[in-house]
Amino acid sequence: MELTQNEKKLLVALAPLGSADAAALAEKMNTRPEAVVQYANLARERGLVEVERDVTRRYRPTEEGLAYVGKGLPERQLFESFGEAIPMRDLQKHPLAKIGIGWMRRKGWITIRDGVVHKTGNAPPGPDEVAFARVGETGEIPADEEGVLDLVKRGLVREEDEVTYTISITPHGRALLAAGLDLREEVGTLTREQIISGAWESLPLRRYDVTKLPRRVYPGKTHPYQRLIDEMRRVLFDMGFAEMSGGVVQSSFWNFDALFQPQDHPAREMQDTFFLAERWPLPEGYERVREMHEHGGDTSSTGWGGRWSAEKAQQCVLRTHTTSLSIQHLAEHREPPVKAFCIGRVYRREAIDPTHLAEFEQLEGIVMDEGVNFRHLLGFLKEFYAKMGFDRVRFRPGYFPYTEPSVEPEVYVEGLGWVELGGAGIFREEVTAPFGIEHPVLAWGLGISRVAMLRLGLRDLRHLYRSDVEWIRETPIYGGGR
Ligand SMILES: N[C@@H](Cc1ccccc1)C(=O)O
Repeated sequence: MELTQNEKKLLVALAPLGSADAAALAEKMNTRPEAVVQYANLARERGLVEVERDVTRRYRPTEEGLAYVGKGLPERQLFESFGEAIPMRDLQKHPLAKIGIGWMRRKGWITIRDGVVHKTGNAPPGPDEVAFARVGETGEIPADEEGVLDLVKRGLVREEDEVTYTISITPHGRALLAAGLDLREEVGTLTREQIISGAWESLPLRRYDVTKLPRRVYPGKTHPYQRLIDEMRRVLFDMGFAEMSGGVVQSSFWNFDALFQPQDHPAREMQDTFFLAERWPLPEGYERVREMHEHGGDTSSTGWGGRWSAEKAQQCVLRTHTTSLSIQHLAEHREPPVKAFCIGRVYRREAIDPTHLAEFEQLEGIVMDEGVNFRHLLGFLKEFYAKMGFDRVRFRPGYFPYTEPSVEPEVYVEGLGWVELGGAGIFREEVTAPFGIEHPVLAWGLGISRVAMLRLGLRDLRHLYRSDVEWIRETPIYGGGR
């Protein structure tokens, strides 16, 4: 590759000197020493210069150390402040007593008897003092002074490494220079005029290394789970479904009673459902739901029997399934055909572990039309799963109070086997009749956080809800880990 303009300038500056340190060259080239080192390293790779790195270690006094320069270490000053002996009480009045007494004892300069401090001798200076004395001469201590590390430990001096680079031109560099260099400024951006006039043809253009990898940037992007949810919505829109919406707070009436879930059903217990203090009024015509529960209304069903409590039905809950939206949607849309879905969060009082959370998302769907049947239902589910990338689907018999027949779809996942992904069925007459719905309703509710887990290759469901930026950055936009 051709020399950069900066390398050329470096050679020109260096040639008359033969060898120079980066700081001197920087001054000559009117740039920073770090830049010179960078150019020199490029030129070195081409064999044009040699670069020698030298580290000089110096020891300079800290702020505390500076206070003792010329006066001696605290223990020395203290030692000089009295004669053969001094009462401890008096010595303690000295401003350096606190630091000095300890060091005098450690160095064996004194003994203390009956509250009196006695000198043990004339306290010859140790290597630390010898080293410290050098500061007074040159402002620093040479690295080979024996006592210097003791002073570092005491925080009186600190290490400073000075790195110098010596750059020398090689014969190859000189030869190249002698052959002549194009020193015109390189052009990085062409102007319109340069292009029109054709001047660009003779300009020295800056070369770019197109093989170099650029720095990675992480632009904002949609969370992998949200992306999957968006993909599912697109699939359902493509299949001709409309989207239904509704709040996460629902009355027990819509969450349970309208779905013919008996009032003493275990799922309606405190340990399974989050109950709220709020109450909602019952909708007009709710009596038909009551009659259905108590004796089967005017259908051939016998209902659940017993007394149905309106009070219980008014109690609000955090929706335990999105089927609560399906029945409301149907109550408002009795005319066929109806094809609707929603994707929303539901809440259950579960013990939390890697595959169970108290909140998760469901994908709910209904199809109501003249003559739709069980085979259509299985077909819809198979097609949806196929579009989500699951080719092997099977259906196991299931039970839900609101559907008959009921199934539990499962998909086959390599390495995991058959994984249950929700429930489905045809709404019972006990559900549809009170709302005057006259055609069969295919219904399903699928746990999609499970789908996401499989698609994104996660072992822990909780990962979907964590703000793990690293994971979000590394998860590819397409393919989602499959
Ligand atoms: N609501 C059921 C799923 C389901 C929906 C619709 C029909 C049948 C089953 C669940 O939460 O597990």
